[in-house]
Amino acid sequence: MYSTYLFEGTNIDVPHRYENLEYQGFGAQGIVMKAFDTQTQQNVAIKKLTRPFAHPLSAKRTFREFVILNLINHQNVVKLLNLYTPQNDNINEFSDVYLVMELMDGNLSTFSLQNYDQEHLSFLMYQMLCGVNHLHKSGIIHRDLKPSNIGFRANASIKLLDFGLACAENSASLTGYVTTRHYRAPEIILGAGYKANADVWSLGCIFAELITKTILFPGTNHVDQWTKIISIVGTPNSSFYETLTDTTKAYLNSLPKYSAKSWESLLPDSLFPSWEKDSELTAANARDLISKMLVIDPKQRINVRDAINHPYVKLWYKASEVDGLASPSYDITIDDIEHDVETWKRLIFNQIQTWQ
Ligand SMILES: CN(c1nccc(-c2cnc3ccccn23)n1)C1CCCCC1
Repeated sequence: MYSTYLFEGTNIDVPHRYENLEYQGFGAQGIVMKAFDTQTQQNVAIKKLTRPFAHPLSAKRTFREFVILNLINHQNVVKLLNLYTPQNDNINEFSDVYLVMELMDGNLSTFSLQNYDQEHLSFLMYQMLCGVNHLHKSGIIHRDLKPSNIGFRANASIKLLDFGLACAENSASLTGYVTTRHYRAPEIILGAGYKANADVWSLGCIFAELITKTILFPGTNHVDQWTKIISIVGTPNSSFYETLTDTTKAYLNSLPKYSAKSWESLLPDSLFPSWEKDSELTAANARDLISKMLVIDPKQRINVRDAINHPYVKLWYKASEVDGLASPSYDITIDDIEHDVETWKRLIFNQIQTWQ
């Protein structure tokens, strides 16, 4: 029934239909292999989840990823092709979960955008905005977008690879894998309320990084992350503080006050590939879009749908990609449900049975 391979000290069990396994990468959630699916005659990515229900939080994240992958159908979100466990006969032995997904050529953290041109950069941003827009239309807020969970193909197509559920807990403590917080919105770092445009902040950080090839806010911890943010975009005005607790407010007010740096100084024309003289894809338009995305106060920050209308990306607009039918709405209560591990395990096991 299953062939077993050993990669990076991990046993990978795959049904005989998948052949020629090759190691692809390792992420917070697990190890990813490339394989050839002899039934569909196509290459696929097989992701073995690391300890999928070791903690209630990782179990919730595993279940949430299945629910979302089953719901979402958009060309800028990776598709789930199959779901299996080698322990399919007995839930008491159930321990490993494998997701079979569309294969990408890599992700934005492995892909250095050497000799890309303005069209390529603008098209990448348009597709990221389309993928996130589709999640938002289905009631999903990612909260943890970063270069490593944005897949790309050599033909310049982009697909979101996973669905976040960022919360303070899922740092090194749970999975032994430090999840980077360099791309997290200020309201999430400060534990304040957040809305869908928390994801816009992350995309703005990724956008700047594609241009400068360095991390815009490389904070070493939450405090340093906030300090790096305000040293570049400037200390926010008082209206942002209204949403914070008194202790957070008092702490933030104790910090030195910074004025915003100019985006022209941070992202000079020299960093951008050249552009046609009458094109909209100018460094000035790119900077203008970034300046609307990297706004600390979410009430002042642009949302995804309006970002897609910005001159820097709107030239790619296709109604079917942006304003098409949303997937059935994600049941947001899943984000707030607390189950014990056994319950999550049963829910996940049942989800897998629907694929058999
Ligand atoms: C979260 N991750 C993930 N989720 C779903 C699908 C894929 C995927 C699809 N094709 C490829 C090709 C190379 C590497 C990853 N993939 N990757 C990755 C985990 C490893 C590190 C990069 C992200």
